[in-house]
Amino acid sequence: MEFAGLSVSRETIERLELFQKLLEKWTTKINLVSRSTLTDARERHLIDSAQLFHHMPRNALHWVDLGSGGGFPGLVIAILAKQLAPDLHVTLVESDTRKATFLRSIIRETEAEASVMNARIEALEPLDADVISARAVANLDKLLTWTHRHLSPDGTALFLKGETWKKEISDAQGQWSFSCKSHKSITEDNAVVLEIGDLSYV
Ligand SMILES: C[S@@+](CC[C@H](N)C(=O)[O-])C[C@H]1O[C@@H](n2cnc3c(N)ncnc32)[C@H](O)[C@@H]1O
Repeated sequence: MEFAGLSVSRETIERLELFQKLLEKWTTKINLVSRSTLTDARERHLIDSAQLFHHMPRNALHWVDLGSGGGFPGLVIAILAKQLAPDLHVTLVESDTRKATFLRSIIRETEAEASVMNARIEALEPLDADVISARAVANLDKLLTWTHRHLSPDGTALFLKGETWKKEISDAQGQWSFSCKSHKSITEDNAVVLEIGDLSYV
């Protein structure tokens, strides 16, 4: 079966559908995603997140998702990895306790290889991640500050960014040196996946 251009099993699709169903149920109580996006949650949240999987370095073992909220993109990656990259562990960092409880519940239900750190990103000891991801959490400059602390020296950061992405890059370049590729989003016009490496202070 196909999902976001990936070849996946029926079991993986069923896990993703279970996640979507529970997201819809819990969003009536917690603000996990904007309610107006629920009718199109598969495309707007699940496929939007899954596209990052195409840019994961092959030898990655530890993926850290900053500000996971309802699990995007990190928990989608963990569900896909259960089948497609079984050695990968995903750490979801989320400061909101109710959202962290939701994330733990989905991990239990889907048996994804993931764990939740219910903490502020700024408060964490370095995580030595092979991959860091984030969507809709902070501007690029702030994401790079966090990435510098938590990404291994040869790691890759994958950020989903909307139409301000070019300005965010030029703003960040005053302070940071980094390699950057932009991949056009498969779900949204004017949005990109930024693939960032070789990060250091200018
Ligand atoms: C707008 S939501 C986006 C959630 C998810 N990434 C998505 O795309 O649907 C931002 C999330 O980041 C979390 N967050 C923001 N700043 C944080 C910080 N400094 N440490 C940990 N979590 C943070 C918030 O609690 C919130 O759940």
